Amino acid sequence: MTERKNIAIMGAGLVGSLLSLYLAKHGHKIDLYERRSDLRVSTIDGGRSINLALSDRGWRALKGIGIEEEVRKVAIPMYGRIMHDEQGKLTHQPYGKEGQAIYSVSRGGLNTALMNLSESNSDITYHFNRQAIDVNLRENEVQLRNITTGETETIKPDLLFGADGAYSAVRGAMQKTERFDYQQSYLEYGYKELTIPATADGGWAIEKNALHIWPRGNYMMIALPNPDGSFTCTLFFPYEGEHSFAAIKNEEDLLAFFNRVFPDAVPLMPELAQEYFENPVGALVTVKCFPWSYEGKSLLIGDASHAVVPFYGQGMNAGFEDITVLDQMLENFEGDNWEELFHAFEHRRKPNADAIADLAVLNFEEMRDKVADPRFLLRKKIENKISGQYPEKWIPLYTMVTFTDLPYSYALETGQKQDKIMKKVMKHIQSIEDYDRPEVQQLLEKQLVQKEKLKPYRG
Ligand SMILES: Cc1cc2nc3c(=O)[nH]c(=O)nc-3n(C[C@H](O)[C@H](O)[C@H](O)COP(=O)(O)OP(=O)(O)OC[C@H]3O[C@@H](n4cnc5c(N)ncnc54)[C@H](O)[C@@H]3O)c2cc1C
Ligand SMILES: NC(=O)C1=CN([C@@H]2O[C@H](COP(=O)(O)OP(=O)(O)OC[C@H]3O[C@@H](n4cnc5c(N)ncnc54)[C@H](OP(=O)(O)O)[C@@H]3O)[C@@H](O)[C@H]2O)C=CC1
Ligand SMILES: Nc1ccccc1C(=O)C[C@H](N)C(=O)O
Repeated sequence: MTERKNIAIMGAGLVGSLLSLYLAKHGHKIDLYERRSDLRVSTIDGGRSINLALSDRGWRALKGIGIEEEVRKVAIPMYGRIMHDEQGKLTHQPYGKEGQAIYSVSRGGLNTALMNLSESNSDITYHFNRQAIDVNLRENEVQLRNITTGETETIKPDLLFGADGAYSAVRGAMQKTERFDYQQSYLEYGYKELTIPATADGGWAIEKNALHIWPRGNYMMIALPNPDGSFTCTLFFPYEGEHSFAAIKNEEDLLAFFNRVFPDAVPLMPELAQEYFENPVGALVTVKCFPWSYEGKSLLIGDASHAVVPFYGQGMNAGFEDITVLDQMLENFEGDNWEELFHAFEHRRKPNADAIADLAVLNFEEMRDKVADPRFLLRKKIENKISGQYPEKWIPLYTMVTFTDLPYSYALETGQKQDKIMKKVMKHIQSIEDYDRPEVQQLLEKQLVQKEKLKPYRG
């Protein structure tokens, strides 16, 4: 049994709130410090990431604290992508096998559910309107500013967790320590959230159980369903250039552009102009850093250690998986060597965090461009056939990432090998019927059986 610690978590977002429950389960006392006010009693800023896609890695972590069923009741399954072309014509692409889905959940709703569950635990205390403004890693002291009163206080926990998101203050302090690797890169794209409201009878104006994409080559709009019948749309758009945020200066520009490129969506967006000019443009950043801990006293987790662009719908899921992995390590943890534990954790998670960061960037190109190409959709169908014929050897990349707990690094590596084989296969394919041609079957037999190009994951 390990000694009970006083733990401070910076940031009561999705990861911080869930982490508190897991750490309390292991017998520790937790204080959470959150810069924002309590979202359960205040309205949060509009125009920012309203809903999220939750998938298997996230569900696993929610299940571990018994909240899975409650969240499932309000989660909307999205079984596949629906692409909208410039004439409003629709194409479907399933995410996985029949019944497999990613789930649209409300960010605020999920955070509220986690907060309600953790606040009823006498070992967990929330402190809102407290911003970490200075972190002394050596002394493990954090200076907090009370946003309401302007006063400052200093805390000195036994252990400090930085769950304070992509622009983490705890990570900021680590950046000033010796041999800390840090890399950030911004896309030349930003995002803006818009809305398709519910229909007059409270229903969904477009297919409810899908993630909608308007792929336009260099940019795209997507829409995820909400329980109230609305959709949250996100426009991913270059900052500069011919088609860009900079090029849309007024309502006339906006409507001319949207009517031309998203003609089926515009009639469903009555507040388009108002929302477009009121809602902020968010930046899209990847942050990679290492190490994630300092002298066994502090540890970064979630976006604070690995912010990824949102295109795989995996940022939160990856953060939740961090917690699952930490929980497994704590199950076998004896004694008091937190430095060793944190080292083991960061070494195990870092390759996977790097992999999902790269996969997320690649998925942007797929979503904004490739999904509009009939050859790409044919290739996906052929891949499903291969996976059906060789289920032990071939799990599609999207399935590995979304519907399994295989390491992201294994998924990325295997996906690259699959890509090479698919390129060879597709040279012989003009239609789905070609799959049964002898040259295709021989090629697969050679690559998958004789040469064993794809190795199963062996831990
Ligand atoms: C447009 C968009 C869409 C996304 N869609 C998905 C998706 O579909 N699926 C998915 O899995 N992920 C998605 N993500 C990623 C997901 O939002 C993040 O990975 C997730 O929120 C990370 O959780 P976190 O708790 O680590 O950080 P956050 O959610 O950012 O929480 C950090 C908390 O720390 C607080 N904080 C920050 N600084 C301080 C400070 N100095 N002192 C005290 N508190 C502080 C913040 O107020 C915040 O509450 C998306 C992201 C974006 C931008
Ligand atoms: N990987 C990515 O591309 C992105 C990831 N996210 C993640 O999504 C989650 C929730 O997003 P959301 O609540 O909308 O967060 P926000 O985008 O509202 O950011 C939260 C706060 O971070 C600070 N911030 C924003 N941009 C910067 C910047 N460029 N440099 C320094 N600080 C900045 C701002 O604080 P202040 O007001 O004090 O300046 C802002 O209020 C977070 O996990 C965030 O980590 C969010 C956006 C992009
Ligand atoms: N949640 C998101 C937010 C922004 C951009 C994409 C997503 C996705 O989930 C995409 C989905 N995984 C897809 O591949 O179709």
